[in-house]
Amino acid sequence: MQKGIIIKGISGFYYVKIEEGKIIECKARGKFRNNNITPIVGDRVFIELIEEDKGIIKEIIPRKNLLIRPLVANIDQAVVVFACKKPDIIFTLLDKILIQIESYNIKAIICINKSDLDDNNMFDKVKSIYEKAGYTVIKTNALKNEGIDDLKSLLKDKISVFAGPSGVGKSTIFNKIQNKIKMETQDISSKVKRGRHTTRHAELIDIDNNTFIADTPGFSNLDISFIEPKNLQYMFLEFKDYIGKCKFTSCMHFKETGCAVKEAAHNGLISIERYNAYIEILEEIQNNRRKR
Ligand SMILES: Nc1nc2c(ncn2[C@@H]2O[C@H](COP(=O)(O)OP(=O)(O)OP(=O)(O)O)[C@@H](O)[C@H]2O)c(=O)[nH]1
Ligand SMILES: [Zn+2]
Repeated sequence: MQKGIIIKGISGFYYVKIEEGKIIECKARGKFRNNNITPIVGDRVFIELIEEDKGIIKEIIPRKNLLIRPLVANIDQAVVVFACKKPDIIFTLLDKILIQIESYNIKAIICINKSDLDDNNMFDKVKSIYEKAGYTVIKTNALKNEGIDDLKSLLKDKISVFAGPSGVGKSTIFNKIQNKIKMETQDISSKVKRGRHTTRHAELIDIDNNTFIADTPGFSNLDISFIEPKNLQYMFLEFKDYIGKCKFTSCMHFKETGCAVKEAAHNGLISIERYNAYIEILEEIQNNRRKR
């Protein structure tokens, strides 16, 4: 038996990259279908070789997580890309993307692209808020290849997926970190015209032996209404040290007295921008629930 990872699936065939680096075309053993388990891209599997480059998937190692859009298992990390400008950073959007990623228990790193357009020091602003929250924040200029090596080193030995709004440069960055497939990069308007939201199967692109990136960005559906109001606090990583230290055990860190989170925000231990974002999103989730 050989251990590997499914990097692509096409009509019943799965392409498994085994540890020595070869790609083996596999069929799944019948038992999976009977048990309603279908192998998917990202699955770590054991295969039995039946020919030099053909095999059978015998076992799927339990998944650490499962992303639906794109359909990929075992994502380690999401690279959340925003641009200094064109389009401007919408902080609530960034927070909501991070919340979604946290809800999957996936690590997030923040990449601020278009550093050539940073006349308003947006990178420094993002860095000061989000590093304090525990995130790694890097800057890139994808057109000039600046910061791309830093990003590459953060991808090493992980399965990563890109996230972020349209037009920030995800495809451009993607094309700079690998040269196996070329993603279309265009201005926003012409992409929309083409109707690019047709669903397709995700594929993992291997950058080196144990480093993969999904070829389709994720976390673009910003509906976070699935999050219970009382769980929102856990999606703000920097609240962790204070949760449980409030006067009331059921504290939502909003209007309660004796709130350790609120106090930390007022003392600057938690950035006030993030605390305010928490309140804004909490109210939004609560209001949406009342309407239902
Ligand atoms: N000035 C500048 N422009 C950039 C940079 N990176 C990408 N662009 C441009 O930004 C535009 C959008 O880039 P894309 O890579 O297509 O953006 P995307 O995030 O993939 O967009 P969607 O596919 O719509 O999600 C293109 O015209 C790029 O050439 C950068 O670092 N600086
Ligand atoms: Zn509290």
